[in-house]
Amino acid sequence: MNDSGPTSVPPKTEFNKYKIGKVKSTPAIQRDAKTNLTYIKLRKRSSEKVYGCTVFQNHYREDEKLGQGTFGEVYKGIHLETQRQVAMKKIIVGVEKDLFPITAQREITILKRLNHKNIIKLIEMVYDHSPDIINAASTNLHKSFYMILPYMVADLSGVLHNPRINLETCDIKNMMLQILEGLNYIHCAKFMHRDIKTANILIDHNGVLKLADFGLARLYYGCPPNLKYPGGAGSGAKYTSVVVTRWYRAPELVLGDKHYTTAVDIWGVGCVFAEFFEKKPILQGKTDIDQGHVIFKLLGTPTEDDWAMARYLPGAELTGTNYKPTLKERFCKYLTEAGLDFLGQLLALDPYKRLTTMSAKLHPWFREDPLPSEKITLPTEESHEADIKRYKEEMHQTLSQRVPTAPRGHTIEKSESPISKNRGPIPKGPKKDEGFFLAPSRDIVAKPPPPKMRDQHQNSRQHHANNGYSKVAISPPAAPTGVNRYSANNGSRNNRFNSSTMAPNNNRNPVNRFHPETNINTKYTKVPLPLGPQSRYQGNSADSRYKGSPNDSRYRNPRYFNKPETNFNKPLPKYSRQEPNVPINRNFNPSNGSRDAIFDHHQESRPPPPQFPVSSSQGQHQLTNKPIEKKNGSFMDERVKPDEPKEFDNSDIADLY
Ligand SMILES: Nc1ncnc2c1ncn2[C@@H]1O[C@H](COP(=O)(O)OP(=O)(O)OP(=O)(O)O)[C@@H](O)[C@H]1O
Repeated sequence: MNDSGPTSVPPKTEFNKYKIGKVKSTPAIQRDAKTNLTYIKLRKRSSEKVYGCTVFQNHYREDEKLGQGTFGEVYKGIHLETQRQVAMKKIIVGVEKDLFPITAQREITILKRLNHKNIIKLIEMVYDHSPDIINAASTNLHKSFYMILPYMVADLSGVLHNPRINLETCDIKNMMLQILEGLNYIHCAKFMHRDIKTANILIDHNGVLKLADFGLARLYYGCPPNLKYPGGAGSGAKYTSVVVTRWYRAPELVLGDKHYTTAVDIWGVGCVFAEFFEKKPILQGKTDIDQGHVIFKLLGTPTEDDWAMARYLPGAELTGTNYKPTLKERFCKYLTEAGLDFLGQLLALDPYKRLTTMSAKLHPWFREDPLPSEKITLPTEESHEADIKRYKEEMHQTLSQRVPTAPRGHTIEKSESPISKNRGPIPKGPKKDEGFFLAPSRDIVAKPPPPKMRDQHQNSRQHHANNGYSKVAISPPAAPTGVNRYSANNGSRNNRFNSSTMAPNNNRNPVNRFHPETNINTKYTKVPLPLGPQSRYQGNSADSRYKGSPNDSRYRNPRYFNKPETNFNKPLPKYSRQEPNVPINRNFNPSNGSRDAIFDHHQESRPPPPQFPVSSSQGQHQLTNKPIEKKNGSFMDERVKPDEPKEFDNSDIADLY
């Protein structure tokens, strides 16, 4: 039979493989002479083109700086086509090495996978480069990528430090629920955030809180959290313990535990919760070891009953201290019994005794009066982390202007402080028709401070970049003696205190929407937020630790037991989903590294028991301020954000209060 006959089927070639679908031109298939393997030669990409990214030029404009991060800066910007305000997180990539920071890569990957009201959204990635980058002879040239995020009018650290903002308990409850909602979503999606702090909680003009900065987040191993089990999820693997900004770092991380869980995020939430009241980070350790002392000074040195695992951790030496708990003393002036109990359980030293996001949302504190407000309405100017230094200056200014106390038998007429003067409503701006709408800018402010104060605080944002929170210290330029280093006319964001600039009076103006009729004394309609199951992991509240039964160990405490039913101790409403009533077993067995074979759902994946040094000679704390290890110039180390050798200046924030 002739092979070339009309009936013969042409033999399948590799080339044919590509003639499917809508592929218009097929790439030429080459064969490697050495290996005899086939391959396709792709056309070389034009050096300006980055696939999947919009180009910066003609699409975006970069405005002022909002914050300083570890690997880049955050700017406010405008999307030119829509005139929408955006935040742009800049990632600088050196041309020479062409390396993209792994934290940024992680953050982008994770943000693309998350979609929740209380999580910041990644709008798109944008690419920018120096104009003559193609013929780059100089190594100073760089290209930048921008993460484009929706612009948020405030972050929680800015709000808490702003002397013109006063949060009521119902607002704090609302905010806490939003934080827990966002974090619950992250944990159920099997991520740990690992950098929960007030500066990473953003607030939009509608009073919606969004968790941001996923540069340290990572996928965890093991089952997602479940209401039935105390403690967090993710203990199935070893992770780096040098995570989380120091002041918000959980005790197990401080003691060097590598098998930690999502409970590290709950500790951060506890620190944030307490910060609502003290208006400054509550645990300001000066070094990693000092952080352990500061924690134990607040919560007491843990006994074996409190936290059995602690003595097996590398930093176990710290458990040799003898501090008494001071939490209740310190916070009883702000919180009720239920509130103190909530704080105590968020800040439980043993991560397995700490609340989870699910159980925290069900805590009775949220059901006692005042109930969570339905919506946050803040009388606010834009408040970001970078503003804290300015607030501090304002506060000092106010204090120095205070009227001296009157001698006995005399009275001094009180003049209004410049800060309290600013607590008025946001002035109504020109009507919409009076000018075409431009995205509201920073020039819009609730009410400008008096000119005298304004002059004294014409400070550049750049100078404020480090305020004790960020990990990269940028010292302000030295000022000649007697000269205010924050001089005027520096083009900083303080130009928003231009009293002639009014907020456009329309509902597209975030300032107006953020607080329509601004008055800090606004009464809120107190409507309870739904606390029922919202995800498939939430289960039946009857299994929760708050089921209210007198047999429940929590309620054997005479403080709760045999009390008439109140908001605090009344049982939660029953939800439809039934789950078996599994008893909570807290008997941790350090000898096998597990808590209990029956109850530990991470048992199978949990690695062998830790062999940590415990003697005082061996048990040296292994946490050091090691710099990021660069492999081939790229940030390959798992410890993506080690502590920079930075001096945290406590007085920076603390001496304000
Ligand atoms: N979408 C946004 N809108 C407004 N401001 C923002 C936005 N994103 C970030 N910021 C501001 O920039 C600051 C730093 O942002 P972010 O934490 O994401 O950067 P980072 O590089 O990860 O910083 P760090 O290393 O200190 O955690 C925030 O505290 C906030 O004030």
